[in-house]
Parts: sequence; structure tokens; C-alpha cells
Amino acid sequence: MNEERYCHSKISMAILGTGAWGSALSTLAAANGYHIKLWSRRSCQTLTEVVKDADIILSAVSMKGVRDIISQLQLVKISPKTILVTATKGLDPQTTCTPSQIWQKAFLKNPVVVLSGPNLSKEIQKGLPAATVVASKIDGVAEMVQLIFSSYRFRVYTNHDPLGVELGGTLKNVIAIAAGVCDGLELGTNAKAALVTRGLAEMVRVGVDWGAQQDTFYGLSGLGDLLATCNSPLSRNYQVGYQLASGKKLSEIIENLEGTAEGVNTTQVLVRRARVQKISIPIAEQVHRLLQAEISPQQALWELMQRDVKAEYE
Ligand SMILES: NC(=O)C1=CN([C@@H]2O[C@H](COP(=O)(O)OP(=O)(O)OC[C@H]3O[C@@H](n4cnc5c(N)ncnc54)[C@H](OP(=O)(O)O)[C@@H]3O)[C@@H](O)[C@H]2O)C=CC1
Ligand SMILES: O=C(CO)COP(=O)(O)O
Repeated sequence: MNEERYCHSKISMAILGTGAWGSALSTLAAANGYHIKLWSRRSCQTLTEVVKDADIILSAVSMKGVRDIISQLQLVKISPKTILVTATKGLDPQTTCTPSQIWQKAFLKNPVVVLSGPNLSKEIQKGLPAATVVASKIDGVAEMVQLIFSSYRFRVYTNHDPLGVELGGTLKNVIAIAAGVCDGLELGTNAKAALVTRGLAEMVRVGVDWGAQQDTFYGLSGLGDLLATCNSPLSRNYQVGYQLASGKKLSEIIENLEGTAEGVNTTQVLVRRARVQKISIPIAEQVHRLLQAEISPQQALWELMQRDVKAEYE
């Protein structure tokens, strides 16, 4: 890594996506004195103008925009030294790939960093304390991104398992929908603890099969994000589940939701992948059937509770 090129006072960063998360991340970096160029589809500046000379390009677009943004960026000549940071928590419906896998395939020579953690953007915008993880396989790259965002109110940890960090943030959205249902049905604290713990077991099974490290799921980007999202009405995914429990239709919930609930798409992709890989994910399967309106929330609970008895670890 060229030290001079990355002298911090000179680092320039472009953030793509000015939704809730892109805006919160730009607030954090700007508070540390970095000059950030923001881009969205509604920007006056072109994407080319915004990413020109950027040392770091951070994408905070929702999953449905990832391929679009990448195609547009491929038309712009970006340096192979430019660090690409992905903050999206979703899965590609066509390939089941994670965003970082898509970014890396499109920009083979560029270092790719995953940023993910228990980061409800509304709390961060209020200045409340939080922590996150930046992960890359390449030494020194995640550390660069760590410095940009670290502050007394935002603690950033590095990690060498980008896939595990990304899958933690992505898969917990499915369990957060189930947690919203659990609270909406007023099933109690015992039920919620069981759901979240067994949900984590499903995340670990899927993640390890995918090639991620098991330990990563017990850290901030896995368990940490699972706890935040399953326990907060600020989470859009939790809201989807909570409102389904009250009898609302999914289409109506999504129409009135502030921002994106990635878990709805992620559930479909996850279930498809788990069936191919023959991985048992009973909670995600019931979330899937509920989102497809094949069963009621009460039936989903019944299906989970009447499964055959088994050992906790097998
Ligand atoms: N909000 C949060 O607390 C957190 C969110 N995340 C993740 O970050 C991602 C974004 O979430 P969030 O900001 O909340 O979502 P929002 O719905 O608030 O914003 C989505 C962003 O994606 C952009 N976008 C969507 N499709 C396209 C496209 N085809 N081309 C260009 N841009 C597109 C939108 O652009 P436009 O404005 O033009 O529609 C908008 O900037 C999600 O994957 C989410 O899971 C991660 C951590 C925390
Ligand atoms: O990922 C998040 C918190 O870490 C945001 O959760 P929601 O997308 O459910 O709002």
C-alpha cells in the first residue's frame, strides 16, 4: 500500500446512495473532517464526476441497486487502487451472491471492504454511541476505512472475514422479521430468546457452508446486529414482522415503510440456496411461507413448535 497516496488529510471518498445509511455514514466521516462527495440517482453531478479521483468509493445503495451501480461504474475508469467499500445488507436474487462478491467479480484488481454491524441509522444520526466492523482479506485496507469512521461515538473494529461479516448483517434481517412477529403476537421473552438463539444457529449453518468463519457470527456483525435488529422498532425488518402479526398484508406494509427492508428479498434467496445446499433453516422457511402469504403468523409458530425433538447441537 502506498503510504503517501493514502495520507489521511488527502483521502477523498465518494458515497453512493443517499438513503438512511449512506447519509448516516457521510455524517460520521464528515464529523472527522473528511471531504465526502455524495451521489444518488437524483444528484446534479454525474457519477463520473463524483467518483473521479476518489481514493475510496463506498456503496450504501439497497440490494436492488447494486448491479445497476456496478454497471455504471464499469463505464467509468476507476484506478485499481481505489478501495471499494460495500455497506449493503442483501443477497442477489439472480446468483445468490453477496454484494462484496459482486463488487469483487466486477473489479478484480480493486481491494474490497465490507462494513457491517449493529447500526440503526436513526440512532447514529442522533449521535448515540455505536460500533461496527470493517472487513477485508487484504492487510491495511480495512484499517484505512477504520480511521475514516472511528470517533468517540462510533467504534470501528477490523476483521479478516469479509464474507462472514457481510452474511451476519444480511441473514439477521430474516430473523428480525421473525422477531417482529414474535413481539407482535406477544409471545413473551422466553420465546424471543429461543427464536433469536436458534436463528443465530441457522445463520451459522448457512454461513459456514458458504465459507465464512463460525466465530465471526458471534461478534458485532453477527450476534451484535441480530440483537439490535430483533429488539428495535426502528428496524424496518422487525417492523415487517410486527405488522404482519397484526394481520396487515405485506404489500401494504412495504408501501408504507420508511426505506428498505432487505429481509423480504433475502428470505427468498436464502431459502432457495439452503434447499440446494440441503441446510436446515426452519425459522427462515416459516418466514418465507409467511411472506408468501401461505400461512398465518400463528400457523408459523405452530409449525416451529411441533417439529420433531432433536439435540441442540447436531
Ligand atoms: N438504515 C440502516 O439503519 C442501515 C441500512 N443498512 C443497509 O444499507 C442499504 C441501504 O439502506 P438504507 O439507506 O436504509 O435504504 P434506503 O431505502 O433509505 O435507501 C436506499 C438507497 O439505495 C438507492 N438505490 C436503490 N436502487 C438504486 C439504483 N437502481 N441505482 C442507484 N441507487 C439505488 C436509493 O436511491 P434513491 O434515493 O435514488 O432511491 C437510496 O439511496 C441496505 O442494504 C440496508 O440493509 C445497513 C446498516 C444500517
Ligand atoms: O441493519 C440494520 C441495523 O444494523 C438496519 O436494520 P433494518 O434494515 O431492519 O432497518
